[in-house]
Amino acid sequence: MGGFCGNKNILAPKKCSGEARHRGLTQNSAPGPKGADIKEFGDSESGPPLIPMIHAIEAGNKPMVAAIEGFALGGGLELALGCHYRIAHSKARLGLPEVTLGLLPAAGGSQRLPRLIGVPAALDLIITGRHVTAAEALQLGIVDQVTDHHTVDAAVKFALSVAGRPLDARRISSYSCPPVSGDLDALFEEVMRKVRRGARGAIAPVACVQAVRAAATLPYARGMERERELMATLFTSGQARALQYSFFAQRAVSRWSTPSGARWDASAPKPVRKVAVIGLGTMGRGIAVALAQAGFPVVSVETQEKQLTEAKRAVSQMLERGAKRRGVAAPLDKMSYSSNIQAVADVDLVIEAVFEDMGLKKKIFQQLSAVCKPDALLCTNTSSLDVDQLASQTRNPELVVGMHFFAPAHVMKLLEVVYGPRSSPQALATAMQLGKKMGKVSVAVGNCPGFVGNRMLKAYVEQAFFLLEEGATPELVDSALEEFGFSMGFFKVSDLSGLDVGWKVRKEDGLALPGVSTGPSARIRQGRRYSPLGDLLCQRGRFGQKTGSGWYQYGKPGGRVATPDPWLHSFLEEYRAQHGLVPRRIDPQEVLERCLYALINEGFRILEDGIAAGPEDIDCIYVFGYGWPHYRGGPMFYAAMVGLPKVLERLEHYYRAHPDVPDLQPCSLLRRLVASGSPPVQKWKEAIKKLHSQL
Ligand SMILES: CCCCCCC/C=C/C(=O)SCCNC(=O)CCNC(=O)[C@H](O)C(C)(C)COP(=O)(O)OP(=O)(O)OC[C@H]1O[C@@H](n2cnc3c(N)ncnc32)[C@H](O)[C@@H]1OP(=O)(O)O
Repeated sequence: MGGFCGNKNILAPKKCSGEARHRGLTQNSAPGPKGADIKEFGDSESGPPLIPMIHAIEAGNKPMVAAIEGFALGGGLELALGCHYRIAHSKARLGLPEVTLGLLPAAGGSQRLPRLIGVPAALDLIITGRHVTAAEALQLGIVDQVTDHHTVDAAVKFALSVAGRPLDARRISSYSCPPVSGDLDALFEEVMRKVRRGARGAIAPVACVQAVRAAATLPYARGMERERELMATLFTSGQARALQYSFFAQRAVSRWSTPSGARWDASAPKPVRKVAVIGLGTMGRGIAVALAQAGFPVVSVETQEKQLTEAKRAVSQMLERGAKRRGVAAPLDKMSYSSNIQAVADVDLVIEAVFEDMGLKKKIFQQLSAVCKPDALLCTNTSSLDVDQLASQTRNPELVVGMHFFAPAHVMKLLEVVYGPRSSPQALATAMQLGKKMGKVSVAVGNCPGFVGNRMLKAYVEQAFFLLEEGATPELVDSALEEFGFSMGFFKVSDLSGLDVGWKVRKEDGLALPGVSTGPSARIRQGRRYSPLGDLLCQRGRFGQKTGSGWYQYGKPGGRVATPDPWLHSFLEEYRAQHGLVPRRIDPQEVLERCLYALINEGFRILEDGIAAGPEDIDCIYVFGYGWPHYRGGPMFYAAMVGLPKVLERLEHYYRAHPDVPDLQPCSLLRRLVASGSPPVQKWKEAIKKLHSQL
């Protein structure tokens, strides 16, 4: 009779002894259902050595059948690939997600999977780290059978049915990769080109391609050596540490708490059966689509008939495109539309998404308060306005929270859930849960101008403008930021989203004033340094891509390819001359330090003010909403990696050089963390609590 390898998820021998080290790498304990315990990465060795164990299983003389239930991820799937047969429950999910943790499948996964299912399919799974269903795994040839019944019983039965059959043809390590159609080298070169472009500095996807190439071109033993070498580089990299931190950060933010003591585990969300969206501009459409895709019936209200007609068509198209991509039916039946606000009378939750005008929003909140059920949650998608002021327009201010989505709202993963001083813990819990059901990374944040993301961004944007005044060009600033890992530098993003957006905000804030483009007051506003450069471009009708020019030129209105603009360069020269600014050579390191450390400094202020509960919250906001490179963990993790003393020293240096820029003045929390020995980022929450209690 054959042996089998399975338990609730994958059964494997519990204990195994032997040499655990591989040239400086430590091996993790035998992987459980979800693969290795990520917390153990980086620790000293523990548990049985996985690779020899998998080899022993594969080399065995009895048929080994993996019975897979639940998740078989990472080392879990690698163990199953060492078995001679694999049987999965229909609800099982399989995958090699190591790349998402900055690693590669280094227990033979990168060598066995391509041998089993072919290079293109293996590349897809290993580079993306995506999970597949049992049905897809069967179709790909990863598993031999799928069962709806008791998986272990099915595996035993299967083992009995194959007992006595020769096993040589079942040992995947002895296979050659199935031939690919076309030229193998060309295939790898093309894949590598695409991966490098998409990775934007991430090293794990590149190493994954290299490992699979080794599987396709080298004998198994040499492929394993290559796998191990590549893993050695990744395992100790800062990128792996950042991605593993981010894995836990995403989970930590769902356990929200507020300074008033409200907590995720003490606040039950209200049931939400039907939702309304008010306003069908770009944001409203995206939010409605995201809600319908998450299975919620949505009533969308738009009072302007023309906009309503256009929006209906656009929303249907978005739903159909999304459904096509995911291979499901478009949830068109979830959507209903109205031009009358009375249509929201029976919903459990409303998301207001009209444009950023406090007067208009106040009026809508008054109407909603009169029309909606008394216990309906009233949410605003404002990106900057005071949630508390809106709450004060309603009968039940405790039922008002901000739900700040990011454009495009049906694509972007981030949701800032903004609680005001009067929001009830239940309202916050309900909005957080709704975000989760919509597939968002929901982060609870306090109410302050710009909340967390935009408040920090302001400091970064200001530095980018100042750098232009001092001698940089948009190209220089953008290339430094892109080199760092942002998909687009600030000036390109600004051209894409429209310079008029920031101009409008600055006008409302009393910063962009007409007629003060010259003279000493031009560069000082509200007692601090101010750069009117963005306002000056807007005054000339340069709003970015939509007008064909902004910080770059685009050939025509709506053009998408940014090219350096000689007019802009002359304009900057004239501007500097006019204001007596002597341009100097600015290097990319200064760009990064000024823009990123100013942003990080504001992050510390936010922690100090209790607007974000911990560094994980800020980091998730930046990774999922602002294009911060995932493999750098987020701004606060990055600060910890750079070293808090260094961040402090550079801020002090720049503040000395620019005493009229308060954003560069190191915040007291940063100073105190440095003084208390710069604890690792995972310990900041405790340190902050202690520091707060000492105040
Ligand atoms: C020579 C070198 C030899 C190299 C040997 C290589 C060894 C093998 C390497 C690997 O296996 S790498 C792959 C590691 N596994 C993963 O990446 C899977 C991670 N987990 C998930 O993606 C999800 O958790 C899930 C399995 C899809 C389940 O999602 P679900 O939403 O249902 O639950 P979560 O909230 O995500 O998780 C619940 C709880 O469990 C914790 N957790 C999950 N997976 C792990 C893990 N692999 N290690 C440690 N902890 C894990 C998660 O943090 C949650 O806990 P709390 O944060 O809520 O306390």
